[in-house]
Amino acid sequence: MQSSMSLSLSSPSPITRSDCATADGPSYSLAPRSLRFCGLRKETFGFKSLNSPNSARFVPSVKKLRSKKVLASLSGNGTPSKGFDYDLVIIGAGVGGHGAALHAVEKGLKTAIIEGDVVGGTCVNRGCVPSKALLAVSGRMRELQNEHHMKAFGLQVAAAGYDRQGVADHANNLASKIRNNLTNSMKALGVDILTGVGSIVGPQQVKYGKVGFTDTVITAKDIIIATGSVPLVPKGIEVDGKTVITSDHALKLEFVPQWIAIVGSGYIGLEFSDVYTALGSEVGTNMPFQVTFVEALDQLMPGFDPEIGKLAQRVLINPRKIDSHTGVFASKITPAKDGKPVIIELIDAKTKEPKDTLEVDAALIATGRAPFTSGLGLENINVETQRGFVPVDERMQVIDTNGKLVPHLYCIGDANGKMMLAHAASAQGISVVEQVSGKDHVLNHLSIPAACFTHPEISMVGLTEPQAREKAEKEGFEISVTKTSFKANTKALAENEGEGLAKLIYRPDSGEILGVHIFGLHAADLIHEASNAIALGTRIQDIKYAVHAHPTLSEVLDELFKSAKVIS
Ligand SMILES: Cc1cc2nc3c(=O)[nH]c(=O)nc-3n(C[C@H](O)[C@H](O)[C@H](O)COP(=O)(O)OP(=O)(O)OC[C@H]3O[C@@H](n4cnc5c(N)ncnc54)[C@H](O)[C@@H]3O)c2cc1C
Ligand SMILES: NC(=O)c1ccc[n+]([C@@H]2O[C@H](COP(=O)([O-])OP(=O)(O)OC[C@H]3O[C@@H](n4cnc5c(N)ncnc54)[C@H](O)[C@@H]3O)[C@@H](O)[C@H]2O)c1
Repeated sequence: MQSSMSLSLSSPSPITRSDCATADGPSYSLAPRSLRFCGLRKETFGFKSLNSPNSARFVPSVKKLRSKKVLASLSGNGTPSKGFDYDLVIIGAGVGGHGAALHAVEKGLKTAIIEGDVVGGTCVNRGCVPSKALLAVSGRMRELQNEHHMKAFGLQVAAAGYDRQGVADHANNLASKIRNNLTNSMKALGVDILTGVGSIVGPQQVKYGKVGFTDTVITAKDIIIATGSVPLVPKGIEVDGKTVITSDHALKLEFVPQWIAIVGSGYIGLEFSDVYTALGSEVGTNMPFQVTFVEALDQLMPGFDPEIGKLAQRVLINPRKIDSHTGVFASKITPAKDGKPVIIELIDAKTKEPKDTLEVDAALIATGRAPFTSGLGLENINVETQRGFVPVDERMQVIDTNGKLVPHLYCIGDANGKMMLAHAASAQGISVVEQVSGKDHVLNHLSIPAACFTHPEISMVGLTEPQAREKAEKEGFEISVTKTSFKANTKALAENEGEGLAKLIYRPDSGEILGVHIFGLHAADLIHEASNAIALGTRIQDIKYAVHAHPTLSEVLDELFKSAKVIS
């Protein structure tokens, strides 16, 4: 069934390693539509990590693996549906593709995953994983530097310092470890990991191949596109990877600038502001340190519930070495050169009139992400992207230019733009696998939580208050809002972390939870009680009788549900 064909013009352009900005990292060029792949890293794989905490989450239990087909796939010899090389082929081995692959094996599907760069994609190599390693360090630095906080515990700590390379190594080592775990978990289950750039040749047909080599064509009963995204760099901004950078560069922590402008105050901007303000100037330089936000909308953190945004401004922005310019676009950014600083030209977001010019040491561009879907051969199946995103229905099935569903073709994760989060990508992949193995499944995106890992953290699920009010008005129902504070929580006070708020937006007539927003210690972990309740359709009148251990932070949510007034 497998056949070979030579590289066609629709394949992403062949490149050599010398095209890469750095030899050791993934080699995405900064323009979203010209993402390229460099040579794949050689890795040796053991199978030990089946027992590792990370892979444990994804690996089905031995009991579940006992079906004949699944056992066959353990040895890499699963039996595909008649007439196909595979039951399922996934293009892209990021967290979305990985989640789908593991669930497919559990369902007994003969599965292959095609990866053109390194396994793990953005999240593992250039996103969630290294950024959380940096944030783990910034959290500790922040705490150790807070004399008042330490004194309140009766602790005395000598001046805290850090070794930049040591911090960078921590992030890099963690990414390698998780990447190996992901790779091993797929190998151990017999998923065929095919290396090369994949694209669609026709219905149920995919080709893949390393640049410069002949492509291989394979057939699959079902295909999932999971090709992810790259940093979005607005026109007029020149990224040199040194003084004007994206998160891809910033995560390597090659230097900590004295004064950095962060363009965009969404997730990436906010998390990096937490890192930079905690690390401050590098040890020994004794220079003043400053972060300057440049945000197009009229307020910082425009994506959050406004009340949570205000609290975040009071705690995460105002007391720190951060200033901001809001309602302005960075229309032109020129990297530092010949002793001149980075120059940022700002224009009014509404009138487009010139507003200001900033001179800083570095600029981090955190203005969103663009789907990576070029060169995928979508034209071969009559599909056109919309602003680069692959159009899909609520089951992630791809829609063609006539508005019809393309049989056996799905797109998950950042590439479809529904929700650019790692766990959303993975959940969409699992949902698709459920469908292709015969069980209808629609993922409720309103039950997917999100979190920003600042200190303290911010988390949310469902609608913000303005969104809920708009929906209520349209559909003709009432909403109520209730809040609890971390100040009354024993555990939070024991930790000297009483600054926090949980907010519940709900329907008083039915007890339906519409949205929950938390700002405070471990908010990212606390949100799951609410997101699971939304996913399972649990009403407030039921969840309020659930018992929480004392003293725990989860009692903040217990109080929250108990304080709601449901009529029925
Ligand atoms: C700095 C940063 C921090 C983040 N932190 C978080 C966080 O804390 N929590 C969270 O939930 N999300 C976070 N995200 C978002 C998260 O990383 C993404 O939502 C997630 O990685 C999307 O997964 P994906 O599988 O859709 O795509 P990706 O992870 O981008 O993976 C796509 C894969 O497909 C491969 N590929 C692309 N085209 C082809 C092709 N034609 N052939 C073969 N292979 C191909 C790529 O090489 C890549 O490996 C963060 C993102 C960034 C940038
Ligand atoms: N903890 C997490 O879950 C996490 C962390 C990092 C990233 N992510 C994901 O990665 C994606 C990208 O994150 P992000 O922070 O880059 O995007 P974002 O969409 O969260 O924020 C981008 C911000 O940049 C502003 N902006 C856009 N263009 C601008 C311009 N020219 N000048 C000034 N401001 C401008 C926007 O108004 C917005 O506030 C997000 O979708 C997010 O879901 C998630």
